[in-house]
Amino acid sequence: MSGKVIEGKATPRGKYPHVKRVGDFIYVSGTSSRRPDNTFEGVEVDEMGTTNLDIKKQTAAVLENIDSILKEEGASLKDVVDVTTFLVNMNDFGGYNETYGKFFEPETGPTRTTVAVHQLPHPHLLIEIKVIAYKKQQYATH
Ligand SMILES: N/C(=C\C=C\C(=O)O)C(=O)O
Repeated sequence: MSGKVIEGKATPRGKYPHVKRVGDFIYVSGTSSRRPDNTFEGVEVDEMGTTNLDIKKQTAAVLENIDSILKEEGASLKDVVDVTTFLVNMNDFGGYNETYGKFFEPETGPTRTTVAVHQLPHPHLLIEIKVIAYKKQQYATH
């Protein structure tokens, strides 16, 4: 079993890897729209402190972040078999669901569970997603 902390991605906020491969299964830790510089996609704060949080932008950024993490294991969103989504507010379900539908189709896409949680690890976060993917491990041949 190998866990990877990937250089150039938003640094994990604790002692866990971005991704862990167990045979042909790939587990991705809960991922947000956080960028490598610790700013967030889908967050705007003006000079008065007025904050605009955009669930569609955050959802797209989370899924793109997950895709780029999976690439480290030779996989992509196409290989995801199960999704767990954490929303801070179920009123965001519609926007989340609409954006999600641009990435996955019911026949070919993963199973999914969506729940609301009290908080995520930053007050600007509306969504965090964790996934499990299945992609046969490639072995080097000599
Ligand atoms: N996965 C966790 C946090 C992720 C935060 C982020 O990507 O911004 C965790 O603490 O378990």
